[in-house]
Amino acid sequence: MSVCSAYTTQSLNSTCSISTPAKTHLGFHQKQVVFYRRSSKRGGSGSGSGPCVITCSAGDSQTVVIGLAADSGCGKSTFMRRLTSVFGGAAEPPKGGNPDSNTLISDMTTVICLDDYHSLDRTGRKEKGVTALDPRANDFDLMYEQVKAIKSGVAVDKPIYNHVTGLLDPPELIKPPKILVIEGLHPMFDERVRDLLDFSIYLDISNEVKFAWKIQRDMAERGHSLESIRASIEARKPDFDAYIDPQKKYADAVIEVLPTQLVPDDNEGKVLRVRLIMKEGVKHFSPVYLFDEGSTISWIPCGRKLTCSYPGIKFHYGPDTYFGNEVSILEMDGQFDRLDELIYVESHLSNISTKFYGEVTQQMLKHADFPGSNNGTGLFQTIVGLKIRDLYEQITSGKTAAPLEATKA
Ligand SMILES: Nc1ncnc2c1ncn2[C@@H]1O[C@H](COP(=O)(O)OP(=O)(O)OP(=O)(O)O)[C@@H](O)[C@H]1O
Ligand SMILES: O=C(CO)[C@H](O)[C@H](O)COP(=O)(O)O
Repeated sequence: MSVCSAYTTQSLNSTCSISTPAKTHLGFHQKQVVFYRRSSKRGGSGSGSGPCVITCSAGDSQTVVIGLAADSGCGKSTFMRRLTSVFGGAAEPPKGGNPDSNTLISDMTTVICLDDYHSLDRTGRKEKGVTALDPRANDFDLMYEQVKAIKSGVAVDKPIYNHVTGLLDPPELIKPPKILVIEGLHPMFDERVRDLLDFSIYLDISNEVKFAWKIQRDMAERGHSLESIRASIEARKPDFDAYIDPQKKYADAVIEVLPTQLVPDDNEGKVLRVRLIMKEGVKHFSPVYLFDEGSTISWIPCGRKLTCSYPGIKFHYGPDTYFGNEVSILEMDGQFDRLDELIYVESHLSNISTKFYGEVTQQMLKHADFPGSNNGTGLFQTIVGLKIRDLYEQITSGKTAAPLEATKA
C-alpha cells in the first residue's frame, strides 16, 4: 500500500497535493518516508508504491531552528513552556496521535525531543552496555536528514521513543513549523545538525543543584530512594562529561545554575546563583545588559523598590571570555520575594527585546507556579524566550540589527 493513502490533502493542508515520485533522494533509514514541500518543485500526481511527496503552495515562510541542550531533569520542559508561551497559544502533543509522543505543537512552534532519535531501545542499550547519552545509542544521520528536511520546508515521519515502554514506536508526521525547537541530550553534538541551528542554548546545571532537583522530583514525586537517585546520577556522569557537557562551548547562550554565594556553604540548592552567558557577535542576537553596555557592574537592588528577605539579591554584569569566545555575562544570585516588583529590575535591563514595558514581568507573573519563577532561572529563561522571538522576527523579515526593546516608562 502506498504511504500516500494514509494522508489526505484535507488532513494535511488544503493547498497541498499528494504524489508518489519514482525515486526519493532523501536517504532516510525508514522505509516509509513522508515529506512535503511548501513550494512546488516536484511534479506528478497519483499514488503508487514508495515514499509520498506532499507538495504545498501554502506560505513561503522559513523554519527557524533552535537547539536546546541539557541533561535529563535539568529544566528543559519548563524552559519550553516559557518559550512557547512567549509566542502565544498552548503547546500540545499532536492531536489524535500517539499518547506517548514527546512532541509539543503550538501555532508558531513545534518542539521535538531528540530522545526520539535513540537508535537503541531500553533493552538494546542494556544488552550493549551503553547509556542513552552515548552517541552509539543515537541515530545522528537520521536526526540530520530530518532536521534539514524540516528546515527546508519538508515534512518528515519522525520516530518516537516511548519513555513509558522503553521501545521505539511507529513514527509521527512532523510538518515544518515557523519555529522548530530540537531539545534533548545532543542538539549540538553532530556538526551537521549544529550547522542547521539558527540559535543554540545550553542549560548548565551544576552537580549540586542537579542532585537537589532530582531529589525534589524523583524522591518526592516518583518515590525513588536517595541512594537510587545518587546511583543514577553517578552512572550517567562519565557519558555526561564526555558527550553532553562539551556541547556548551558551541552554545550561543548558556544558562548556568550554581549554588548561591550569598549563604556560606549552602548545599540545599534552594537559593541559586544563575548566570546568563551570551556570546558576542551572533547574528540576530544582541546580548542583554545592565545599566551600561560593556561595563562591569555589581548591583544590589534591595531597598525601597524591591523587597528582599535573607539572603537578599545580587546582580552582576560584565564582559568575559568563555571557551575562548567573547561573551557578556549577566548574573543573579538570590530570589525575589514579590514577583510584581520584578518590574523594577526589568526597567534597569536593556536589549531584552520586549514589545511593551513590563513584558518580562508579565510573563513571569503569568507562570508564577513554574519552577524557578522566583529566581534567575525563570528570569533568564523568559528573557531568552523573548530574544528568540526577536531573532525569529529578524530572520523572517530579513533584518540584521536587533530592534530596541519597548520604551521604558
Ligand atoms: N528552575 C528550576 N528551579 C527549581 N527546580 C527546577 C527548575 N527547573 C526544573 N526544576 C526541577 O527539575 C524537575 C525537572 O524539570 P523539567 O521537567 O523541566 O526538566 P527536563 O529537563 O525536561 O526533564 P526530563 O528530560 O527528565 O523530562 C522539575 O520537576 C523540578 O523539580
Ligand atoms: O536521558 C534521557 C532523556 O533525556 C533518558 O534517560 C533517555 O532518553 C532514556 O530514557 P528512559 O530512561 O525512559 O529509557
